[in-house]
Amino acid sequence: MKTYKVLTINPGSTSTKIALFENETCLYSKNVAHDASELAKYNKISDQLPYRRNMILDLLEEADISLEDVDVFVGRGGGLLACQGGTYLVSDLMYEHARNMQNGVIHPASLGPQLAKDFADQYGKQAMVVNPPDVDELQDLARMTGIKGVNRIIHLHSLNLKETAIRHSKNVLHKKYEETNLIVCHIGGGISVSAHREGKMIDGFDIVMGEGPMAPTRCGSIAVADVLNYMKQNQYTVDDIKPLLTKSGGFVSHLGISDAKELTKRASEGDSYAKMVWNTMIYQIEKCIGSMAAVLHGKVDGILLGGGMVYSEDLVQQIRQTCSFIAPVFAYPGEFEMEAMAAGAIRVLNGEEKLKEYTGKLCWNGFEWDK
Ligand SMILES: Nc1ncnc2c1ncn2[C@@H]1O[C@H](COP(=O)(O)OP(=O)(O)O)[C@@H](O)[C@H]1O
Ligand SMILES: CCCC(=O)OP(=O)(O)O
Repeated sequence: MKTYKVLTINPGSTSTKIALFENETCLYSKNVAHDASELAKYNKISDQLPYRRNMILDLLEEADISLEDVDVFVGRGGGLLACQGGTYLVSDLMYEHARNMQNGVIHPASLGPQLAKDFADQYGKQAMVVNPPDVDELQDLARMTGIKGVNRIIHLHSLNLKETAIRHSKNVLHKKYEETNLIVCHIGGGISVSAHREGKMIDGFDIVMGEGPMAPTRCGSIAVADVLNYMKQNQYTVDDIKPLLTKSGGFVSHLGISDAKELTKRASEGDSYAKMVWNTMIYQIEKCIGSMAAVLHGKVDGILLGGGMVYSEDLVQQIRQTCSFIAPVFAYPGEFEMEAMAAGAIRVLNGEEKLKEYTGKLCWNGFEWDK
């Protein structure tokens, strides 16, 4: 089989991760944490592009890696209009949508397609994006809300959720992803809880719209009336409170920190507030898992937990105790995002999967009665 070299690029809110793969084998990886004051210098996310690009180039030079040898550049997606799952070519249109954050979500993941395409163009290669957070495979029943014309379009940690589900289906259930029903969670800075039915994410809790459990940086679901009262009491505008959805909610709102390791340390040292915040977040994750079990009509082959907080034995043990009545709980601490990006590109290069074209049109565009 032909071998391919794939450079994967994952820009996060506080870090940039890069990894070089030869087919499935990781030859090099680096995770650089950014100083908050460095990133704060940039007004807009896209203004960070030259800084992140130069940092990547410096790292690769240090490691004696030449970009000329790379066959394909893959970036974590973001900023895109809702699309189906799969591996996409970074076209000029996708580049523009990522740069403008066309879906209105302000998150550095949108730098992924831009960095990948800039490098690819320079070296005459292709740039790709695999299962961006904008993948939306909701079933129709999961779309409607109680306000006419307000329908759900979802954002999830699709890259890690799908790769975890694909691996678990293959290695543990000895089946294809398309033959299994799974509840898959990513429990990191943001938290995804999602229902996968036969290879499609048919429902879940949005990670950037204030749904689902509270997370280190996110407020999660709150009664609408409570939010309206909170705004009225404090004379806040929509723009004042929006950061609670993705930046300053959850642990940050309660304790001013986003690091779960620090929070659990405080809890273990007797800080009862920190302990309550931790246990409440876990309780809310469990409630969400329960509702995804109902979405799957109780036919669940497994509950899979991924993300950084899954390194916590206490979190896994609590969820296992509460949710094992639904299905066995499996822990996959950390994430497979870099591996997932490489694997997605390799599947296309090997001809196992078709490279998709980003249409720039929503893959779901409302109910007929809303038009
Ligand atoms: N042993 C642990 N116990 C509790 N939290 C942990 C542990 N190890 C890592 N974490 C937490 O995981 C979070 C980061 O998760 P990660 O999935 O890397 O985040 P992101 O979604 O931002 O990529 C941090 O809050 C970190 O403190
Ligand atoms: C575009 C949203 C992606 C996201 O929320 O990722 P993190 O939880 O890693 O910040």
